[in-house]
Parts: sequence; structure tokens; C-alpha cells
Amino acid sequence: MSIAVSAPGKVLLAGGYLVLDKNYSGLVFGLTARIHTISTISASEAGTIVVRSPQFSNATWTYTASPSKNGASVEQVTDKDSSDNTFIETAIRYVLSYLSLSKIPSSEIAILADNDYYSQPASTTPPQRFNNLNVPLSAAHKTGLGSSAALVTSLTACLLQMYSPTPFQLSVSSNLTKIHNLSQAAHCAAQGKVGSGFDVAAAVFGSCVYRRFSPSILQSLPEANTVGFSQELREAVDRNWDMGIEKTEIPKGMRVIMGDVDCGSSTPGMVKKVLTWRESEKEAAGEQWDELERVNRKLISLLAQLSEGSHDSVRRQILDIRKNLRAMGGAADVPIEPEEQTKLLDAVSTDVPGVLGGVVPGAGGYDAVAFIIKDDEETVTALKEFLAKWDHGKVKALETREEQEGVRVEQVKQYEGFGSYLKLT
Ligand SMILES: Nc1ncnc2c1ncn2[C@@H]1O[C@H](COP(=O)(O)OP(=O)(O)O)[C@@H](O)[C@H]1O
Ligand SMILES: C[C@@](O)(CCOP(=O)(O)OP(=O)(O)O)CC(=O)O
Repeated sequence: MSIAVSAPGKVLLAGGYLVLDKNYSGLVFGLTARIHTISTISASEAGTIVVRSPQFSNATWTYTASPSKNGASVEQVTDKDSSDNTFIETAIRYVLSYLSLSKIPSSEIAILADNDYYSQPASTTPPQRFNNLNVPLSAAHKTGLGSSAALVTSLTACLLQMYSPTPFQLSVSSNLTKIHNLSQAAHCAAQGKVGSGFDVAAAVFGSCVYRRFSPSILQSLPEANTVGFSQELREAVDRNWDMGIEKTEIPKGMRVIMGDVDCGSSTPGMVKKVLTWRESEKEAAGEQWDELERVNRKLISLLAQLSEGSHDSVRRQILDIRKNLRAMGGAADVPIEPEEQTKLLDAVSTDVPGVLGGVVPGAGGYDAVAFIIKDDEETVTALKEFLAKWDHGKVKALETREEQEGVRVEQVKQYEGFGSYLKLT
């Protein structure tokens, strides 16, 4: 019996940096680009968990798991060619520690990611779904859709359903809360820091206006495998956290379309500089963040009540948000919307009919843009053609679009070994 679970990627359209503080919010859209986890109980010796990502070379990770007084002991079985995968290992360790099973059956797990998570080779024909890139995972160019958050969430939800001694339906809201809490705990532990968690929230709940949980909930957890870990993890996962999720969706007739810019940015470094500036210029930064929260909230309400006549008000609101992001970047000396991105966003917003506007999503920087456009073929085609001609083809429009739904069980019709693609109903 196989269980398949998928979770969506993310785009933080407004509220980057602000969402690190629970007094502010972020507008995050889930994306149709999903990461799928397919788990099958196997006849191998008890406690052997084999995880494969068949789209990549050297992407098999084998773990031995055994019950322990602090939850579960999970160790990777390594050989000279082994790579490690902190996100997979930590998710397995946290789920099995949360469940504290007396016996751990073996399982085989496949991870399949929709193509938009990684840049695909140039080709005249679209690649097959779950295209086999046949390079090491570390060599794949990530497009910043939140692969680790979607991976940890789908893997956590899948393992809970596979290993929980009692039924663990995702349709039960209290179970969705537990999946969120456990996925956040594992994702932050694997990252080695407690970010805002907007990406895991979108992976679990889908598109929403998000207010973060108190970081202390996770910062107070002991290390895995230490005394009391499984009990404290269970207590943290089973209670409701002080976070805010307001479900939202892109208005009918509109679409979010992402552009992957062939360039790099370092989110952790940018976050550090912005928070240092905020600490040193408390009053000015407070005013700047309050203004950004106000203009972000205005965009959220305009989108929620969008009618034909409101397109111009959305255009103006996006420009206002961008002006404030540039002001914050200038004050903090961080390239949130650098000049190259300003030129691209301005050009698209004025030259491509049907585009209401565009922003640098999340932390901003050089590596991505996101546009709100009219959802019609003419606009999508015109935007893709414009981006393809921009700066020698530096910007590639992604196929993914906004997806309202979060983590969900997929009906597994057939799972084929070679190419390891999954036939979903
Ligand atoms: N398809 C996949 N299979 C296995 N692990 C994956 C896959 N995609 C992402 N990961 C894990 O997530 C990590 C990437 O996380 P990160 O660098 O935070 O990128 P992102 O911003 O996309 O989450 C990889 O190093 C790997 O551990
Ligand atoms: C700055 C942030 O508020 C948002 C970062 O959003 P991105 O989408 O840029 O994140 P990465 O995919 O990790 O680069 C940090 C946070 O909220 O944790």
C-alpha cells in the first residue's frame, strides 16, 4: 500500500522581512508547483527507511530507525559516495520521535518535485513532468519556490499517515495543525534557525495572509535524542500556536506569474543587515515597517474586492509597495529592489498590456520577480515573450501559478520505477 502526499511551493508577494515579526503580516501564495512524497511499507529488516529522489543522480539516502527512550534514533547508513540530506533526515527523526513507536516498520520513499523548482535544460519541447535532471541535487539551480519547506511538509504528512498507529486524516483540522507544527519544528531544526515560517505555513495551508508564531515555541525545544525531547516535542506539536492564518486567493481572472532571474542573492545575509538596521534605527525603522504593513494591507484588501474598475488602484498600490521597499533597502543598505530589478519591473508594468504590476518577492534581491497579471492567454504570451527578450534571456517565466490548496493526499494510480514518475488521478 502506497501513500502519496504533496505540498505546494510559495511566493511571498508582500511582507518580506516584516513577517519575521509577529506584529506584522505577509501575503503568501501557494503555487501549483508541488513536491510529492510517496511512501510504501517494505519487507526490509525493521527500521530501514530508504528515500530516493529519482530526478537527481546520487540521490538515495538510507536510514536505520529504532525506538529510543527519547523518541527515536535515526542514523544515516553511509558509504563512500553518500551525500547527506539534513531536511529529509530531520523530518524522519522528528516524526518518529513524535510518534515514539515501539516498533518501526521499514519503508521506501520517493520524492518527486514539479519541474519549476529547478531550472530545466533549454529545449524546444517542454520536459516531461518530474523531469529526470540526472545531476546531483547540489548541482541543480533552485528557482526559490521553497523546495525544502514543501519537501519537509509533504514528507512529514506522509510519514504521519504511514506510521501513526491511529488514522491521521489531513481533512481533520487538528491534524493539519499538528502537521504544521511538526513540519515547522523539523524545518527550523534542519535549517539551524527559526525563520518566519511563512514557507511551511503556505505548504500546509496554501495561500494566506500569515502572521508568524512566537519563535520561543521552537527555541525552547531540546536537541533531538536528548532527555525529554520526544515528550516536549509532542507537547509543542499538539498545542495551538499563537500564529495567524487568513486564507486568501488570487482574485478570479487574475494570475501570479513568477520570473526566475539567472542571478544569485543571499537571503540570510540580507535578513541580517535589515535586522541590524532595524535594531540600530528603531524609530525610523518602526515607521518604515508600519508604513509597509499599511500599504501591504491595502493591496490585500484591494485584491479581495477586485473588480474591473479596481485594476488601476492595484497598479498604484504595487508601485507604492515597491517605493517603500526601495526606501527600506536604501536605509538598510540592502539591495531589496536593486536598479536592475527596478528597470525590469517598470518595463514590464508599462510595456506589457494586462500586467497590473510586479514585485521582488520574499527578501527581494536579484534572483526572482513576481507579476500580478490578467489571467488570459494573450497577456501570458506577451509577458513570456517580453521576458524572453529581456537582457539576453536572463529572465525565464515559470509555468507555475497560484494554488489555493495546501498539503493534500494524492490518489496514487501507478508508481513506475524507471523515471519514477507518478501517475496521479
Ligand atoms: N527533490 C528533492 N529531493 C530531496 N531533497 C530535496 C529536494 N529538493 C530540495 N531538497 C532539500 O532541500 C534543500 C534545499 O533547501 P533550500 O536551500 O532552503 O532551498 P529552498 O529555498 O528551495 O527551500 C536541498 O539541499 C535538499 O536537502
Ligand atoms: C526575508 C524573509 O522575510 C522572507 C524570505 O523570503 P524568500 O522567498 O526570499 O526566501 P528564500 O526562498 O529562503 O530566499 C525571511 C523569512 O520570512 O524567514
